[in-house]
Amino acid sequence: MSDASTIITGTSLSKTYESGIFTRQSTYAVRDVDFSIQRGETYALVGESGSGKTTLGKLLIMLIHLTSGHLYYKGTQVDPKQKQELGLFRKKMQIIPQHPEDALNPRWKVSYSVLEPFRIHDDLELHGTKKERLTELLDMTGLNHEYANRYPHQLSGGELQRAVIARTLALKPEFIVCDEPTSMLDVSVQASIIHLLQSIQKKTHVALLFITHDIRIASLIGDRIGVMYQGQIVEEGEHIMTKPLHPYTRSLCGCASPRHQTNPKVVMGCPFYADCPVSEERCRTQPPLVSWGNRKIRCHFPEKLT
Ligand SMILES: Nc1ncnc2c1ncn2[C@@H]1O[C@H](COP(=O)(O)OP(=O)(O)OP(=O)(O)O)[C@@H](O)[C@H]1O
Repeated sequence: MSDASTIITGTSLSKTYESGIFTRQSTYAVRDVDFSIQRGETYALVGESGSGKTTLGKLLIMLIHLTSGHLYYKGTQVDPKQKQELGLFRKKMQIIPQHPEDALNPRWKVSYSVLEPFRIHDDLELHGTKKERLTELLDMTGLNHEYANRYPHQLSGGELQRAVIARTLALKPEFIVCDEPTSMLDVSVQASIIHLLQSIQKKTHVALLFITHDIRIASLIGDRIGVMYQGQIVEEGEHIMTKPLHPYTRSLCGCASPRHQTNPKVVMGCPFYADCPVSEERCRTQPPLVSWGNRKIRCHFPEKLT
């Protein structure tokens, strides 16, 4: 199922949300996604708002429950009913959220927040004192030591995101979901946070899932890029943005005319059936994600797209 360097593998991952008081409605946030990530790899996940990126990220670290599918950590299936195993799994998985200001308790000093994981997981063996670990984490994230005594409102957006990253690193994670960690920051600060994550990855070999709307950032930092649309990965591979094949990836890259909007709840077959230049009757059924050249693509007729 996976080689020794694979950290996380997900097969046929799906998440459905139920809503409505009088009539129940199901929204497929994530549909039948296969995913894997290696130690030290950056996987950039790109897609428009509502395509299911955050939901997939949360499923991969078991922050929310799967509706169906299976999740494996280093080749062993993660069973959410096994509380002890789940606890161990969660120590190794972290998330950096989009809004750093919501991630830290406004009443706590930065030092107290950064060291919070050691209070939650009090069984952890800490090498050195908490003060030493705090200093190490502040150094790793380029935060001035004096900021440890400040409250979140006394930090800038970029400094706040560094403090959040410091807390994320406290338990030495093996996989971090970075959920648009730069989208709320000034353009000038965005690059420094991306460089910080890259330098941390170089030192620690942590695997990163980098969620973004921005295809330029995805192309810049992703060892692999996955394009998500209506809960599914429609194209995946290295350097796919230089020669996008799937009609949706092509529209994201601006090399195809905009498509019609479709309702995710009523899509039965390929969501691009109406707009795709190569569609046929078979496209009214759900296409599989197939390996094609240097990538995977969700299409019945990938040969026609090249
Ligand atoms: N808790 C929830 N209850 C009901 N529906 C939800 C819930 N969370 C997400 N959804 C729905 O699931 C779909 C995917 O949402 P998700 O947040 O994963 O998308 P996204 O690609 O991360 O969007 P964005 O880029 O705007 O953050 C959307 O249609 C959303 O409305």
